[in-house]
Parts: sequence; structure tokens; C-alpha cells
Amino acid sequence: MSVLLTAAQMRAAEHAGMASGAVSGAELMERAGQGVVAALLKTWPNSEVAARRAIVLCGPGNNGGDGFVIARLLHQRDWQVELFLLGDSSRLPADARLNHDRWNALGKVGALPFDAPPRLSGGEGVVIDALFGTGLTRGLGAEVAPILARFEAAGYADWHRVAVDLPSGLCADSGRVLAAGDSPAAVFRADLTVSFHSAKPGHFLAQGPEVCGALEVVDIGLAAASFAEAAELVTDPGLPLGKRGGHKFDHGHALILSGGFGRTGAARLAARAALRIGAGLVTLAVPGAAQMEVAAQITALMMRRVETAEALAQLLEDRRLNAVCLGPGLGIERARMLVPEALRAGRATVLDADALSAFAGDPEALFTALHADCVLTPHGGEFARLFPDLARHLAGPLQSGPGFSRIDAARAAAARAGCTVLLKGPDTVIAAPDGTVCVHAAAYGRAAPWLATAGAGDVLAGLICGLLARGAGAYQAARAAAFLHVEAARCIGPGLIAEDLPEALPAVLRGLGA
Ligand SMILES: NC(=O)C1=CN([C@@H]2O[C@H](COP(=O)(O)OP(=O)(O)OC[C@H]3O[C@@H](n4cnc5c(N)ncnc54)[C@H](O)[C@@H]3O)[C@@H](O)[C@H]2O)[C@@H](O)CC1
Ligand SMILES: Nc1ncnc2c1ncn2[C@@H]1O[C@H](COP(=O)(O)OP(=O)(O)O)[C@@H](O)[C@H]1O
Ligand SMILES: [K+]
Repeated sequence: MSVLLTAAQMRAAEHAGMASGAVSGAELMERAGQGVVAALLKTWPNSEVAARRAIVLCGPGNNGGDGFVIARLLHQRDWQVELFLLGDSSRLPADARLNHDRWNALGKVGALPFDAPPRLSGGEGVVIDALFGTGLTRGLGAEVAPILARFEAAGYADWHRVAVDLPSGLCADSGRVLAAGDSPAAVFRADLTVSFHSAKPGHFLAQGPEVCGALEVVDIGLAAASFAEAAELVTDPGLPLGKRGGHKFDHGHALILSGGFGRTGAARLAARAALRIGAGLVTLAVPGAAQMEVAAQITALMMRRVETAEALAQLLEDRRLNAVCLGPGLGIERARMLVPEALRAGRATVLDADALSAFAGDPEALFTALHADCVLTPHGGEFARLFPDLARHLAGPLQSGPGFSRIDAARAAAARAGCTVLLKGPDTVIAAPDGTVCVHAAAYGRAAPWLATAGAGDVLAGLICGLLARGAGAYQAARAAAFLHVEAARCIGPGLIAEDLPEALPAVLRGLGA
């Protein structure tokens, strides 16, 4: 299982490694520098035969220390290296100071800000950002931002940009770019980011993927420390998805509540996803006025008329209906009427879209009615309606690090709601009320920008409901659905529309060996 370590957890892992006597700080720094050099040569093998020029920008802490190691290792490979240090070398921490001195025996240490900035000319080269890593506590201000701005203004042309651990300016915990007072937030925009031991949440959340470029995580020989509170990075469904025999009723019966005439498409998409992910049966609960519309569109799906809360209560007397989904296309009025009844019935329940927005005026009324087998699937706007204080924390400039993250927000929301919360986006975060949390990032090799299309969220709600019907727990169902949703999108690729997503599931499941 991959975990994402915050700046504080990473420091604790480093201290544990050093305290055990297994490794020294200087050894870790050496391996970090080796890892960056190896990753950059792997990414641009031709740079060995091109200009072999590097400009290394070192900061006042251990991130700068890594920069000195990188400069030395490239120099040993006959690269022409220009190195610049921000701050006073006598104030560097011990390991960084050691590597400063080792470099200084080989080459010069220029000062930052530049007297005369180096020119990015003469063919291919590499700018290495070793200014700040996990120790960044405030935004890049008047001293540092202009250094990056000069390179940006000059244009990098054939030069590659490598960030050591994190692009400077990016908060390791939140993936937000730190602001410096009223100045615009500044950040190094990397082509490649090389991090150590474990990725950080900031590599995957918010602006992280956009400013990191590609991401490599290199082993520096630290033992895998276990942090109960660390977020997991989702890289698999985490559930067995195959069917091992049995009757259709052994695989659950999902009930998807539909909206009225002309608004049934969203629920039909959700229902089809629930069926495709393996729910034994799926029924659409439809108001009378929409029955003809739905009947004309469905085959394997079933339909029941549900006009009122009483009708829903009656339907749910059938205990075989074991999972319910409300929200997609439901309409605010119908949601206000039906959600409390569905929650009273105590089934595993997904609430999405209108089922969330219906409680914008009184989120507490919803929280009181929710139970542990529920999953809320808000996008950013719906999240802000239910958890306005948490959304405010996430919005606006981040003045100090480590910053409040989408992980913090989802975790606080799940604790408050008393159920699983899946906060949607390219950086989806899923949290359980006990604090268990994971990040499913559609980023780097798993980017799926085609998912930003109408109806994609309805399919996700249906997938979760289908998995709940099959007996998965709320958190596990949400986690697996987020993974499968992006797998399906990647299977289709450009041109994707929401209708394609359920149809891609057989290929996805086959690929997973289900
Ligand atoms: N934790 C570990 O296990 C390892 C850490 N290593 C490196 O060490 C880094 C962390 O080192 P540090 O904790 O020294 O932190 P950093 O080197 O990231 O930065 C800390 C320094 O920057 C200053 N600072 C912070 N924000 C600033 C701003 N906006 N403007 C000006 N100065 C600012 C701080 O006062 C402090 O002097 C990692 O990112 C990584 O590159 C590696 O050497 C390998 C091992
Ligand atoms: N750029 C993106 N990359 C990956 N996934 C995305 C992206 N944009 C949106 N998504 C995903 O697509 C779905 C959109 O859901 P939602 O906003 O509810 O839309 P709708 O209500 O139209 O279905 C969510 O699961 C979200 O995580
Ligand atoms: K950096």
C-alpha cells in the first residue's frame, strides 16, 4: 500500500531512521542527490550528450543540501555546473553545510538573488530547484519570487526544470501554492519532480500535479514507517470484484431514485453503472409522470413507481433492496421528501447531487439522520453547501504552511457527518468517520481529464451503490468506485461521454482479472 507522508510524518520517518542508527542524515542526503541525478538522466538520457549544463538553485535548509550533492555528482560526470545559494552558508544545517563545503572544493557558490543571472542558452540544460522542500512555511516573497520570475520571463527554451522533493512554493501537505502577503503566489514550475522515500499529499492534491510535471519517488533507504493517520494513495480497487457463483439475489439489489419527467437520465446512468459493477438486480424508483420515459429506455433494469415518502417506505419493506442511491437528477423538492425516509430505512445509502444540495439551508438536519453505512459524494460546490466553514478554509490564499488540505477537509467532514465522504475532483479524497482517508488522484500516468463531462458523477454514485449492494462497506465501496471510474475513463479516452463509462466496465474488470 502506498502512503502519502506529510512534512511532519516525513521528518518523523527520517528521525526514526537516524535514531535507530540505520542511517545518518548525511547518507540520506547523499542518496537523495543520487536519486535526483539518476531520475534526471533517465528522463532525459540525451542530456548526457548535449550541453551538460546545470544551474542549481540552493535554499537555506536541507533541500539546499540536496542541491549541493546534485551539483557535485553532475560535476563528476563532467557537467558544467553553476550553483547559487540563497542565504548565508555559515547558517546552513550541518548536513547541508558538509555538502556545501564538499561542493565548494570543486566549484563556486554564487549568491541569490543574482547579481547577474545565468543565461539559459547554448542548447539543452537543466535548472535544478533545491530552494525549499518540506520545510517551506511561507510563500516565496520579494526575495525569492523574482529569481523564478526572471527564468520564466527569459523562457526555458531547451532547458528542463527539475524540482528537488517539491517545487519551491508548493505546500507539501496541501498541494496549494503558498501566498506571500498580497503578492501573487509564486512557485517553481517543474518538468520533473523527484521526491524521496514516499510521495507527499501535495504531489497529488490541488495544484500539485500541475506544477510538479512528472513525479518520481526514489528510495533513500529509510524503513517503511507506519503512520496510522497517513493518507493512502489509491492504486488498486482494494476489493475482490469477481463473482463466485451464487444467485442474483446473492449479489444484492440496488434501488436508484429517479427524478421526474425529462430528468431521468442521471438516475438511469447511475442504475446502469450499478448493474454493470455487478449488483444482482437494480430497480429505478420513478414518479408516475416519468414512467413512460424510463420504460422506453430500459431493459435489464427494473422500474417501480415511487411518488411519495410513504411509497418509498413501503417499497423498502422488501429487505432484499439492500442499497439505495438518491441524488442524480432527483430534484430538490423530491430529495427533501425522500432522503429522510431512505435514511430511516437504514440501508447502505449513497447521497449525491440534489440529495446533498437539498440540505444546504440545514446541514445539521442531514447529519443527524445519516448513519455509518452512508456515503456522501459532493463535488466542490456541494461540499461548500454542507460544510461552508471547511470550504472557506480551502479557498483563498494560503498564508502559512503546512496548509489545510482537501484531506483535512474530507476528514473533518466525515467526522461531522458520521459517514464516509467522497470529495470529488481530479484529486478525489475519501474519508471515513474514524479518520481513515485515501486520495485517488487522476494525475500523472492516470490523468483522466475527459471525466470532466456531464453525468460522470452520476455514474460514480451508481458504481458506489452497486458495490454497496454487493456487500462492500461504505468506505471500501467509495474507494473502489473512484478507482474503477477513472479506469473506465482511461479505457475510453478522448471523446468520452458519461454513457460510455458503464460500457467500459467489462473491459476494466477483465483487465483486473475479476
Ligand atoms: N526528511 C528526510 O528524510 C530528508 C530530507 N531531505 C531534504 O530536506 C528537505 C527538508 O529540509 P528542511 O527541513 O531543512 O527544509 P527546507 O530546506 O525545505 O527549508 C527550510 C528553510 O527554509 C526557510 N524558509 C521556509 N520558507 C521560506 C520562505 N518562504 N522564504 C525564505 N526562507 C524560507 C526556513 O526558515 C528554513 O531555513 C526535504 O525537502 C529534502 O529535500 C533529504 O536530504 C533527504 C532526507
Ligand atoms: N479533470 C478531471 N480529471 C479527473 N476526474 C475528473 C475531472 N473533473 C471531474 N472529474 C470527475 O468526474 C466526476 C464529475 O462529477 P460531478 O461534478 O458530480 O458531475 P455531474 O454532476 O455532471 O455528473 C467526479 O467523479 C470527478 O471526480
Ligand atoms: K525544491
